[in-house]
Amino acid sequence: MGQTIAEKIFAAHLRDEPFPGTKVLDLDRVLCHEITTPVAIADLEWRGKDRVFDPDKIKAVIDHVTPSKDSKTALQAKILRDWARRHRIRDFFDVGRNGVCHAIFPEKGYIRPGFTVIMGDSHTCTHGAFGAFAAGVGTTDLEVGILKGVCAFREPKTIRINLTGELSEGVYAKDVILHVIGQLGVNGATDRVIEFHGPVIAGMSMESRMTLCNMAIEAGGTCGICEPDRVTVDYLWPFIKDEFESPEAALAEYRRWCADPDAEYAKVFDFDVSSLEPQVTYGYKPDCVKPVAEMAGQRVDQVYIGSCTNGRIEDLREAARILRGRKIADSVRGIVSPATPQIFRQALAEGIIDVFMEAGFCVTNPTCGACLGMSNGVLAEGEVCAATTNRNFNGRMGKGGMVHLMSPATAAASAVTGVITDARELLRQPAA
Ligand SMILES: CC(C)[C@H](C(=O)O)[C@@H](O)C(=O)O
Ligand code: SF4
Repeated sequence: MGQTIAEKIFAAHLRDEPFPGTKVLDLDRVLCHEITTPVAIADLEWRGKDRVFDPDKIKAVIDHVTPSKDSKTALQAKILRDWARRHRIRDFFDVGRNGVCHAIFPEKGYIRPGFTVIMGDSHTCTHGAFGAFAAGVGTTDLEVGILKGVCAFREPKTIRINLTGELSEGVYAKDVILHVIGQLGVNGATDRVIEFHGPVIAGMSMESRMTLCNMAIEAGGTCGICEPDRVTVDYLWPFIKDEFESPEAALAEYRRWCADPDAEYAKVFDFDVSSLEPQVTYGYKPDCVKPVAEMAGQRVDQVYIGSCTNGRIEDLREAARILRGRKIADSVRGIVSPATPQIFRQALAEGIIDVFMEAGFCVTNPTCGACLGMSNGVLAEGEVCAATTNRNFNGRMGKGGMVHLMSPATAAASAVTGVITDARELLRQPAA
């Protein structure tokens, strides 16, 4: 019988099967940030096990609140910083070089097809865009991962999503994933891996695939996975060129992680995206999704462009396309957080930062900050934010605040008008 991508990765990393269905896998990467790792570090120390399995396979970043905003966040950062130094974790990113974990780790070339990746963060599923099995874990699993380089998983079944048709102008990966979550529901993929297939994926950049996989968890998915292809290889080429003679050779090697044609799936969904409209969430769950037309005209007080979902260069480019030659509404605070220093510099080089500043946006350093309501744009009670992030939970960006999830283009258009707006309307009108 054929295998899914996750089944292949599980088979290749199997260390032990203590109970039927529970598999202990060798890990290729253990990723760390300053919110969840300090708890694991403190517990390992308390148990007299302050060790790491392999400092080269552990990557760490301070990203959620950075630079630190108070004594508590400064201490969390310090615990991670001291630990990374103590254990010679060379790939550690601190103030000035740090960015949002799920953007900076792929950008540095740390993720490869067929890898097993864990992190104490729910959006670890993002890394599945490379054909890896990447899952968010809790403190105990993180501790075991750090110490032993293994993690126990129940072998997940896979949901296959075939995306066909062609995305129309002004419709993006974010709209696709919001629509998919709307259809599956927030528990529709619980304990499942979501494999994304079809010509729509083949035509997507790695950035868009990361946006797609990033939100697999919002449907309950353990991981979202795309098959490695030439786009994957081209993205990784600067990091793998010493390993392979040619991109073709790399592709031939990575193709072994593609799903077999006769693989078995728990469920198969087909979505034709040709008629898909830009999507916007309402309410407090990511599956509360409507076409933008049904949300248009609703007031926004703040617009946030950033996060591990949509803080990458192509996101900033799409937002800048709308903002060029325009100003944001007086009633709106615009905040943009490029997800990594490299993205920030690229945006500077392309004049995108200028466009944002001319329009009236505040540009922050790379950080999660506003996304989870910890810094750089916390909402006051009753305020509404149009955000390119992945969670609209009640109070997510500030107690009593409301978040509407959308694409960077929709967010930029909404910043200009002060109400939720279909970006395609602005694209049709020439800017002043
Ligand atoms: C802080 C961290 C545990 C959390 C997560 O796991 O998702 C954060 O990244 C978030 O998005 O709320
Ligand atoms: S950007 Fe937001 S969703 Fe992503 S890791 Fe940071 S806090 Fe979590």
